Amino acid sequence: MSEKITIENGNLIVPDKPVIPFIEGDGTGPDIWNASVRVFDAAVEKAYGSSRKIEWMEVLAGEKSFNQTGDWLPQATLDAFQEYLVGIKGPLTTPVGGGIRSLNVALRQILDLYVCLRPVRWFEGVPSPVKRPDLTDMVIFRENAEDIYAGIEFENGTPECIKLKDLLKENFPAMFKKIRFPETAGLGIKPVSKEGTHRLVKAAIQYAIDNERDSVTLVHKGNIMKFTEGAFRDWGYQCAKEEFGATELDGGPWCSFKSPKTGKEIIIKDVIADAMLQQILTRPAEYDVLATLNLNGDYISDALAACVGGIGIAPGGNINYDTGHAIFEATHGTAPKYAGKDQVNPGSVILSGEMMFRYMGWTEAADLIIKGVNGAISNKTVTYDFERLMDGAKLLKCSEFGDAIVANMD
Ligand SMILES: NC(=O)C1=CN([C@@H]2O[C@H](COP(=O)(O)OP(=O)(O)OC[C@H]3O[C@@H](n4cnc5c(N)ncnc54)[C@H](OP(=O)(O)O)[C@@H]3O)[C@@H](O)[C@H]2O)C=CC1
Ligand SMILES: O=C(O)CCC(=O)C(=O)O
Ligand SMILES: [Mg+2]
Repeated sequence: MSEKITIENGNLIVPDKPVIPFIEGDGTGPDIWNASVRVFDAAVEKAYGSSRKIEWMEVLAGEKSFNQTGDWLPQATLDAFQEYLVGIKGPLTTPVGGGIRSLNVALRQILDLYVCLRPVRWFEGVPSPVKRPDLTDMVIFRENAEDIYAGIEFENGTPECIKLKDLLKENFPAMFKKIRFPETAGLGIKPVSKEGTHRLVKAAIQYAIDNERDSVTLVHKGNIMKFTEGAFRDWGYQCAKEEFGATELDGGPWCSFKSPKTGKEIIIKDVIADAMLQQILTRPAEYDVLATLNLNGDYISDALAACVGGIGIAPGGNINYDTGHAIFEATHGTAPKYAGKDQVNPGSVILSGEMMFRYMGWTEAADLIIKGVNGAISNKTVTYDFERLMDGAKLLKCSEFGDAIVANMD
């Protein structure tokens, strides 16, 4: 009988036949989902025989939903993710400029999935633009509910924007003068809170303890945006001290504490975001867990993914560690020019499923996915994105790459 995943005292209770809601996604979403679900079912079957099985439940969002229901993100979809706790999704399109706001961001905000967890590591044999991709092994904890990314914006010329400008002009004249072209400026608001920072940084440090990592780096642009990004840095260090007993190194602000798990020192440090984007190329071995604000984390995750072979194998999960709610999804988008061509790499969604299984405690199924991905890549049977950069590789379709992963699980 299929059942719900629940949470008790902070621990997930996962039945043998859990219902898992999924969104197929726009653009290349259907191609990728078809390849991925076969891999997920095969991994569960190979790991547990008939004793465990996922009961997949499709829920609608994006273009498919709009065409069928007239609603981009129906309440029934939100209710399903609320009720069943753990889900997975393909990418959803967001138009640039006007049009609907991001459905991906809406899901994260409505379910308060405050961590966007994006591990970035190299799989042996994957072609990369850098000389030593093996040195990159980082885990991004991107704040997922705040920042300019939340989309609190005022379009120039609207009554709301005029009202906000009037309010600034009246109450904060010095601030208002800093708007270079006030007649035509649109405005955006960048909220960054102590609570939002604290829960994100706490989750990142806890991850470093649990997974025996050496450091957590707070990434920010706090020299310029002092009370948002700078505060993120300060609150991050404060969290390390208050929650984990970290003490300052050489007068600070870097600090460290001994892992309660291993007794080894874990260092908390910080880097300014632009410098970080060059450090990931020049000194990747010095970085481990990264805690970032929302927009910085968005940029860094695509850039880091490129270092280890591209966005085709860049997984992720949006998680609330307090309620247990989680929706796993790739780092990449809908790649519309490849839609319906059965061509793109399904690896990011497949590895997002691997993260989901590990989150559920189904580690044997997760391990089989890693084994299958490693096998398919080392046999040089890969999709176009890897094949174009690999000598002697065999070009596979999206669906065939899924099959190759399954074949390499044995
Ligand atoms: N979480 C989500 O649902 C996300 C949604 N989006 C949305 O997706 C839409 C398209 O965004 P866009 O900026 O084009 O970014 P995309 O990530 O969709 O695509 C950019 C490029 O990345 C490469 N790529 C993407 N997916 C894959 C894959 N599975 N396998 C191999 N290569 C891949 C392709 O490169 P190449 O051309 O070199 O082959 C592609 O042209 C936008 O509406 C955006 O808002 C974007 C990011 C996340
Ligand atoms: O929501 C979108 O369309 C883009 C989101 C995105 O790029 C991301 O979360 O990495
Ligand atoms: Mg992105």
